[in-house]
Amino acid sequence: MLEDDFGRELTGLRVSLTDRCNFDCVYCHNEGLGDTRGPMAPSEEELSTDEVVRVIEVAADHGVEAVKFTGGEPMLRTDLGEIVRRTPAGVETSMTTNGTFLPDRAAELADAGLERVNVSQDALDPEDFATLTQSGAYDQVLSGVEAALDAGLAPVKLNMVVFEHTAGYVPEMVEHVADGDGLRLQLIEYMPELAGRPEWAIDIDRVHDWLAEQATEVTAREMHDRTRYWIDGTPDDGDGGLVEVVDPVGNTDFCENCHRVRVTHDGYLKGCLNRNDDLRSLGDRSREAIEAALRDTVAERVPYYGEYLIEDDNGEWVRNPAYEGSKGDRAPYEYENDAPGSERADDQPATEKGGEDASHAATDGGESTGSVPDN
Ligand SMILES: Nc1nc2c(ncn2[C@@H]2O[C@H](COP(=O)(O)OP(=O)(O)OP(=O)(O)O)[C@@H](O)[C@H]2O)c(=O)[nH]1
Ligand SMILES: C[S@@+](CC[C@H](N)C(=O)[O-])C[C@H]1O[C@@H](n2cnc3c(N)ncnc32)[C@H](O)[C@@H]1O
Ligand code: SF4
Ligand code: SF4
Repeated sequence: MLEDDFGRELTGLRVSLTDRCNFDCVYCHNEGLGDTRGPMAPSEEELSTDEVVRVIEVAADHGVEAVKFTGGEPMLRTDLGEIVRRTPAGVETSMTTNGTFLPDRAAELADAGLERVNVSQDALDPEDFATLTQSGAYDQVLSGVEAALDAGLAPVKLNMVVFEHTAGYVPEMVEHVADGDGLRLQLIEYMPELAGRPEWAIDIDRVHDWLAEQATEVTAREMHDRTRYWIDGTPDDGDGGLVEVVDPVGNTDFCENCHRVRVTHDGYLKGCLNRNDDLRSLGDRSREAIEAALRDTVAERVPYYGEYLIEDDNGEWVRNPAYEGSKGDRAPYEYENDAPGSERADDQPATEKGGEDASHAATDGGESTGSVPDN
């Protein structure tokens, strides 16, 4: 198993299969890969089916246990089923999707071996949904969630980005998953680091506080030390709803427990979502080149908050001078519609939250419960 200098073993691979997308969400960080493109034909640069499978195989040989397919919209790849089918046995496969193509393809993907899905759903109102995603596909997404549940892609996690525009929907979304019928909710703190618009961020601690009041039990997930709130049930009885808060902004615990490397659609490894100065080429995409790039990426990856960024005397996050000369194998991905003057990891890395570390709500001791797997 590969391990970085901070004792973080590599267990997960996140594969961005494409930078194309049929939505245009107002907040999209596109997993750190610049603006998404429309749902047009694939570009020449996208990794081929064989290349994606080869990267996963090499990662699996080095102890990677789980692969997440993401993007852009991963379901725009027509070879997704084949990629899943060819993923080595023993590697957990999951996907994060906007859900629009699930009605037609959930069963096919489940048959291919996909284990579970996360579906982005930020609002329970078609008009607000349309404003946020710049699409009119609300009903299709709801059908997609149903199709995923019917196909046994469980648990189906609903991903909701919590920011100024959506915070009011949190109670409704929690209620929506509270009956525990196969649905879970991930409340994702809005990340302004790459997407810009720090003024959209809300205080995630208030969400933690509110959830702590609703919860029958609070636990922590090993991955990222994420806090989980069990609503109307417990991890042991399996009933009720599970709400997880994904709160990476300014959170050093999150980064200390980060065990994943990213693969970009155009053939680079990326050690951290927020960094664009560590992109490492997969070279000729042979096994040897992939293995060398993987080793180098892990050797050089560092926690973003607490190491790449450090707090200055005013509690602001600033780039650690040790990384000032960092340069990847390709130019940083760009966000064209970035608000002028907004802050970027590859330029001016401070976030609006400054030194305000996201202190977690009380947990029951910080260990994952043995009764549920870490997913
Ligand atoms: N900064 C940061 N944000 C992350 C990281 N992992 C997930 N996120 C945020 O959470 C969003 C949703 O992640 P998902 O693709 O649903 O996957 P996940 O929640 O990490 O994984 P599972 O719960 O195991 O399915 C990402 O797009 C990011 O905004 C991470 O390692 N670092
Ligand atoms: C980039 S999308 C790619 C997969 C797929 N297109 C989807 O939307 O699920 C992955 C996840 O990132 C989340 N996301 C995008 N931009 C974000 C931001 N600025 N802050 C927090 N989460 C964000 C989305 O809500 C989605 O759940
Ligand atoms: S659906 Fe996903 S990739 Fe597409 S714009 Fe929205 S968040 Fe970004
Ligand atoms: S180091 Fe931190 S910011 Fe970077 S990917 Fe890991 S958890 Fe996210």
